[in-house]
Amino acid sequence: MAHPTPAPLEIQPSGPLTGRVRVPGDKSISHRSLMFSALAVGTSRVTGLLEGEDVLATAAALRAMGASIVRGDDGVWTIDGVGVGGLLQPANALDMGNSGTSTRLLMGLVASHPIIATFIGDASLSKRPMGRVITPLSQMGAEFTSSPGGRLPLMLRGICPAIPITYTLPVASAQVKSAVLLAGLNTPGITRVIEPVATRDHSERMLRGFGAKVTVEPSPQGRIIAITGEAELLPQEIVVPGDPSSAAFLVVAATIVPGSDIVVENVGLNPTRAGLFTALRMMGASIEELDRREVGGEPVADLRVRHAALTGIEIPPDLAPSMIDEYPVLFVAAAYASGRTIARGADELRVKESDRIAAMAAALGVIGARVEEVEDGMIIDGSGGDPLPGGGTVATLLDHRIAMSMAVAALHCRKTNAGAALTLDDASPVATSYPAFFSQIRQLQGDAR
Ligand SMILES: O=C(O)C1=C[C@@H](OP(=O)(O)O)[C@@H](O)[C@H](O)C1
Ligand SMILES: C=C(OP(=O)(O)O)C(=O)O
Repeated sequence: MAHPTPAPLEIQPSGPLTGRVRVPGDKSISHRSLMFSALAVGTSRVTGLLEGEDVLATAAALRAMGASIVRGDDGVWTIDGVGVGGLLQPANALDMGNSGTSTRLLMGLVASHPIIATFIGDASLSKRPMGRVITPLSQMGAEFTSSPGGRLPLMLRGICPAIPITYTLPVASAQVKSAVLLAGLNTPGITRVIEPVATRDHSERMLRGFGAKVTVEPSPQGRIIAITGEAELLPQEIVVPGDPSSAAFLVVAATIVPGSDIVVENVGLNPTRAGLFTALRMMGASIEELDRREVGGEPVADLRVRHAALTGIEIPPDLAPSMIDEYPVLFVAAAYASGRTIARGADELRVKESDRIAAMAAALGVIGARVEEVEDGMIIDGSGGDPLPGGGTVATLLDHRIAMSMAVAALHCRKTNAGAALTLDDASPVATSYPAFFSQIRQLQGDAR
């Protein structure tokens, strides 16, 4: 799971991108498919699961707690669940690798089971704040021994029965919301989360699909999400839609590289996830939705994206939760726009796999973009569509989205004497969420090596 040996990679400037690719399964939905199936009574099947390292960490942890999870030769995953309340004490520490979603959601599940689990992770995950889930789960009765500052490694002693709570989210976080709702699954009574700012709603949608009683009501304080505990989950056949967060890299790549015209198939367009496409269209991007349909209860379309000249804008801060993982690649788009882009209200970027504001400011600086880092975002003066100078080595900091964003930025850099537009100091983090990324880019370059 860890990447002890960095894998440096040179990226070359690119000619036009053309053709069609099918984006792999959504990471958030893949994690949840495995978790909810593992808690159902009976056999569920999942098609289109993202087979990235983060999701595989979730699968391994659920197996360690008693679920049977098997991948068929046809790529369909079969999960035999233990039933809500049926998770077993894992024999060893649960290795969460690089994955915040695995860690925080599984902490929620363990919190209301009478078991003890230790969570460990890589150097990036071990720096990320877990206090945001420790606080509500402690109110429900779980006990924690964590490393200083609420960090991993961390030991969690779950409790059964846990105490139902009403919890108002202090940060806009789908992971914290989901952790509390998942703890509520095995808690008598009704557990409520009040969400002042709407975040991705896959947990609510999917738990309902599995037969849990989940209600969502608007209120002056925000959305009130209530789950009735001691639920029985029914096994499902799940088709995972494509990941808009992965599609984002291809969409920006085709937008900035002159002459490009691509179709990205199977892109999930849940409104709580699609903020990047709204922002790019405001900047002048050409993104056409073809064959809008439903897959696995989520809106999906194929996106035709053609090269377009972008203009800098002020990114509406209220789009932030619906594009939180897409800011790094939005910064790349802005670096090639005409004029100034102001992206603020995105402080959460500082506690992702890396500090994504600092990491992208440094990386874009290396290739000659004009950027100013501010506390809650970035101000970027774009190149007006001209290639950026390129050159140099970019630090990816165990962060897949920094690696892929800078690989995209490289595609429209000037050809340097040395040949490469830039060097990623370590491309291996890409395997956490999008193992097919580089081969799909090559495919769009017309070179399916
Ligand atoms: O719930 C989820 O699946 C996720 C929620 C977001 O994290 P936060 O809840 O920390 O914002 C996002 O950044 C992450 O990639 C996936
Ligand atoms: C923040 C991310 O994931 P996680 O929190 O699961 O590590 C991400 O994929 O960009």
